[in-house]
Parts: sequence; structure tokens; C-alpha cells
Amino acid sequence: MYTPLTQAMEDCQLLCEAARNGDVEKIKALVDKGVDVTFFDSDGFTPLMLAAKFGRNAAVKALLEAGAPWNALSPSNLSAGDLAMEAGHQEAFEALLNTGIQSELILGTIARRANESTHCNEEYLEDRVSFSEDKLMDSESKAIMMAWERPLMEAHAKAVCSGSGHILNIGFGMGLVDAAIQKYGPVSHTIVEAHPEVYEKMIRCGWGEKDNVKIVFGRWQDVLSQLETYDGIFFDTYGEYYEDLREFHKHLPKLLKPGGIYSFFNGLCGGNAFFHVVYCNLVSLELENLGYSTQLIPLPVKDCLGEEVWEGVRHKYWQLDTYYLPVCQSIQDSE
Ligand SMILES: C[S@@+](CC[C@H](N)C(=O)[O-])C[C@H]1O[C@@H](n2cnc3c(N)ncnc32)[C@H](O)[C@@H]1O
Repeated sequence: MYTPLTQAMEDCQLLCEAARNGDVEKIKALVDKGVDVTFFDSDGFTPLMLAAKFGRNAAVKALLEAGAPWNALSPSNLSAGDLAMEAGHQEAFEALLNTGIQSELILGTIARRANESTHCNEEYLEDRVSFSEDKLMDSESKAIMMAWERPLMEAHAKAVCSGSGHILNIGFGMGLVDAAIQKYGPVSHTIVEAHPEVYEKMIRCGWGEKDNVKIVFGRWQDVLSQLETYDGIFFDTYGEYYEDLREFHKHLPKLLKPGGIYSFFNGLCGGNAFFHVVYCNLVSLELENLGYSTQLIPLPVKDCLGEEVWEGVRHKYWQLDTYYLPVCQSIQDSE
């Protein structure tokens, strides 16, 4: 029996075919008819993914204009942007990137207006953590910090200590970045840590006895009045969201000295290459609006990240081959 459902399915298949062939007229006609642009074909691809994969630039734009979701994922966790990026279709990639940035900007604004961003990582801070040689875990076996990040932390320390002087680090974790910062002999080294067990471990390990170290126990949000101004600042917390990072950035003008360097752990959307690019662009744009330039330094991480690294870890928070280390400074200073 031929039902309206069969007709709808056929129309969706036609939309996928038109997207794959870059037939913009057909796409527009089907969209005008009300065909579902969010449809997934039997391989798990949306029309937008097919247009992106085959470099059908005009079709990508027409589908985006029709409201096709830029962030839908295929069964192998690839978005339309990943498919365009992998195949080297620059124009399609840029259209998808712009849509991604715009939509995340708008989403952020809506969330802030609705006051949904007033969450806090209270649950994590009240929960137990466990320490081992190569990782620090929360009670749900999610990794808070892992030893494979050591080279990244050393690179972050090098960046924020380039002018030595007074250094601030938010989030101690395994102390990897702090150990690296100490090697640069800063005049002062302030560490903000909010988890009681991590704080106790810092004390047990003698961090409180170092001449140039000042430990501030508490959430950075709650201890801002105890902070001064710094030549280098590094930010790497856990259980927080992009909104918290964004909130911290608003305090940079008060915390960072003229000529100072700021950096943060850039784990934004570390499970998907295209989403990561979207967020690298978004954070750079938002920092620029605050008066800071961002340089993203590529560091290969593939070699230090074998599958065995993730054994016993519930969430693989980083799956990309390259880490982009942000180095931010006041635009006035960099001119
Ligand atoms: C990813 S670890 C930091 C790792 C560190 N960069 C290193 O080199 O080992 C995050 C740390 O931030 C702490 N933290 C989480 N939320 C915080 C907050 N709001 N203020 C200060 N510290 C926080 C966590 O308890 C944890 O120790």
C-alpha cells in the first residue's frame, strides 16, 4: 500500500540524491514542499553531509539556509564539516564553519539570557577523587587529569612563563603544569585549587612550603578578591563548561598585567575535529572582543596517545591528532 509515509520517505531519498549531485533547484523545490532536511539515510548520512562530502558548495549553502543541522553526526561520529574538511572542500567547510560559529554564539546568548549558565561543579567538588601514577580520576572513573598531557603542560608552562615574574595557575590536578612552572623560577607562583582532596595532596607533597608558592583554596569564582595581577596565567579546571571559561576571560583585564601571557587547556570539543575547529574560532573571536589576540600553536599528540592510555577511563576526552595550544595576549601589546 502506498501511504503518505512512503511518499515522505521517497521525498527524503530524493533530497539526499539532489544533495549528493549538487542539484540546488531540486533541493529548493523539495525544501519548499516541506521535505525533512534532518533526515538520515540508511547509511546514517543527512543531505547536508552528502553535499559536504561531495563538495557541492551551493547545495551545502542551500541546505544550511533551509535549516539543515550543521552539527548532526554520522554513525562514525563525523559531521558535515568533518566530511568537507577530510575531502578538502574548502568552500563547503567555510560555510559550515561560519554557521557553526554563528549558531554557537546565538546559543550562548540564549543560554545566558535564560540564566542556564549559573550551574557549578559542586557535585564533583564534593565527591571523592583517586590518584594513581598516571591519572587523577573522579568517582565515576572519568579522568580529571592524565599523565599523557605532560608535554602539553610543559608547553603551556613555557608559554605563560616567557616573561617569568608572577604566575597564576587555576586548577592543580596532578601538578604537571605547576612542576613545569617551578622550573622557570617565577618570582611568585599562585595556585588556585577547589577540590579538598587535591588540596590536601598538594599540602602533603610540600607545595605549601615552597618559598615562591601561594596556594589559594577555593573555586576561582569565589577567590577572585584574593588574586592580584600576573605576568602569566594558565587556566585548566574540571567539571566546568565553556561558559565558565568565557566567564573567566571577562576577568583577564583585571588579572593579566600589560605584556602578560594567558593560556588555557584547549580541550574544547576534543572528541570531534570539526567541532574543535568551531570552538577554537569561537573562543578566539570572544577573546578578540575582550581585546586579546590568540595564537594557536599546533602540537602533535598522536604518538603519546595509544589506546592503552585510556584503559579503565570512562570518557575518552581527547581523540584528535593535534593539540592547538592557545597563546593569548592583549592586542595592544601584540601590535
Ligand atoms: C584538569 S585538572 C588540572 C590539571 C593541571 N593543569 C595539571 O597540570 O596537572 C583540573 C583541576 O581543577 C580543579 N578545579 C575544578 N574546578 C575548579 C574551580 N572552579 N576553581 C579552581 N579549581 C578547580 C580540579 O579539582 C582539578 O584539580
